[in-house]
Amino acid sequence: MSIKYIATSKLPTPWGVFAMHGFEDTETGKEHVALTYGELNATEPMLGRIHSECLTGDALFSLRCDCGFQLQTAMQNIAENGQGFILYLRQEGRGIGLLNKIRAYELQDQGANTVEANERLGFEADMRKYDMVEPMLAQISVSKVKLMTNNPRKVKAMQSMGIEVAERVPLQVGKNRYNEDYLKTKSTQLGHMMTEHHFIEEDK
Ligand SMILES: Nc1nc2c(ncn2[C@@H]2O[C@H](COP(=O)(O)OP(=O)(O)OP(=O)(O)O)[C@@H](O)[C@H]2O)c(=O)[nH]1
Ligand SMILES: [Zn+2]
Repeated sequence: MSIKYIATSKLPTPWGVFAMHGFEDTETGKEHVALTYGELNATEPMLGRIHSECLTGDALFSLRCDCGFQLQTAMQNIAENGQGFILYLRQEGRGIGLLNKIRAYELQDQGANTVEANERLGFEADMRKYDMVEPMLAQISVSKVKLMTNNPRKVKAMQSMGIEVAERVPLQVGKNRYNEDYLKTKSTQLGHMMTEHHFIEEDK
């Protein structure tokens, strides 16, 4: 893995003006992004999110998952907090890519759950690797985190690369009638830490 920092620009958003830092994985050609807000430092734990790409949820308003809601809430929380970061990692579909995710959704439309669908296509349930995280965090001066996630495997992955997870901040948003089963499977089969949470307004 070889992560190269490329450039930084401003990214104005509905929640405030973030800085956007671009990275290239020179082995795979994948282009990753870090967003930062406020002044970050490596001595205190910084509020942040490690977010895996979900084109359908993040950009196309899909209600099949909770990704878009989590991304927006994380950005809002960071802006309200006055400082923080998002790593936006290009590992679409838990690492299987967009077209395979659409294949998996096709199987889910026929009754499979999110884990079974991956397995039927010959993939593990979660193929993600996080080795780009440490060099990206080093570039934006972060070494301790308050991580917004429900995923214990993400917390373990951070700890195993020497990043101190001072706190896990739950991020349960966006439940609706289309993703209820998906969220249930995440909690029963992928180990996500979820308590009961409420349906979003438009789906009550
Ligand atoms: N293969 C597959 N990938 C999915 C499906 N639904 C969502 N995804 C992908 O799952 C990933 C979700 O990543 P994150 O938002 O980082 O969430 P997480 O690891 O589940 O944990 P949190 O931090 O708690 O949100 C994204 O890459 C999505 O594209 C699905 O049904 N099948
Ligand atoms: Zn998603």
